[in-house]
Amino acid sequence: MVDIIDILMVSILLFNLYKLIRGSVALKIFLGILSLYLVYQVVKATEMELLSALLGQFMEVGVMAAIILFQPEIRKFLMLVGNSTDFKNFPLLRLFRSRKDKDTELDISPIVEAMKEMGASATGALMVISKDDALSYYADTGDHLDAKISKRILLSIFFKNSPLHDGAVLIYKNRITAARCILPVTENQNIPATMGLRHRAGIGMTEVTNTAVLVVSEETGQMSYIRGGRIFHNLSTLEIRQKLKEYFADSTDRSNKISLK
Ligand SMILES: Nc1ncnc2c1ncn2[C@@H]1O[C@H](COP(=O)(O)OP(=O)(O)OP(=O)(O)O)[C@@H](O)[C@H]1O
Repeated sequence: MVDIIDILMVSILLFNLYKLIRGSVALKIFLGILSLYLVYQVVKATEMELLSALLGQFMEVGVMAAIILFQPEIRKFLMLVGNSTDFKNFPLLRLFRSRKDKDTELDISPIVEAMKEMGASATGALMVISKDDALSYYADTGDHLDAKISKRILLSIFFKNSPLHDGAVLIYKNRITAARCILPVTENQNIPATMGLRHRAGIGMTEVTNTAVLVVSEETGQMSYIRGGRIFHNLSTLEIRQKLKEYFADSTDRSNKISLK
């Protein structure tokens, strides 16, 4: 029984690891190391001493080398684990949470209306919506704000000459918590070359956090929705609205405390 659980857990771990490095340079490095390891095993079995000793030296420092080579992926993986271990939602701690906390609402309309207007004027925008984490690590990379969401505030932030227009806005519990934030850029190589840094940063953010990202393209005015590393391109306001509702209704929702207006 324990063996079955063991095998199951290793399979889940390997699958998640594959999902994390799929499409990135890390996969190629991993395949390279795997090939070397297979060659080493063959060389050892056929008792080719010189080559075996040479590859053996390499294998000995393998773990250290892997940690250095996969540093970004290991960091991503640990962040993913950290994000899914949400201590705030432990049953005992929930008792101490204030009522106000539970009644938070996300007002979608001003966000969608602002996107529509920015799309029409080809104003670039990048917004991260979080339902269960304040994302303070990312908020610290920009300027902290604490403003109730409004269409005018969003338009002012992303207005081309605004000092806050660069980077991403973070939205949590119906508040714009920060602007000008720097997001992690995806390393997925399968993303079309037409998508620049704004879209890549949005994709990267949803790979490592349980967030939904909205993008308005400065070039085309098109609106996109990103979730779990997948981008849904050129959506209508209705579709964006629907996607946001799905995000909050997601069964993996660990908070279930945010309702929609
Ligand atoms: N790591 C990052 N985190 C947050 N924002 C970023 C990051 N990198 C770039 N940006 C934002 O993206 C802008 C550059 O967008 P770029 O033109 O490269 O992207 P794009 O995906 O082609 O979008 P667009 O269609 O709007 O041109 C920057 O001015 C900055 O505001």
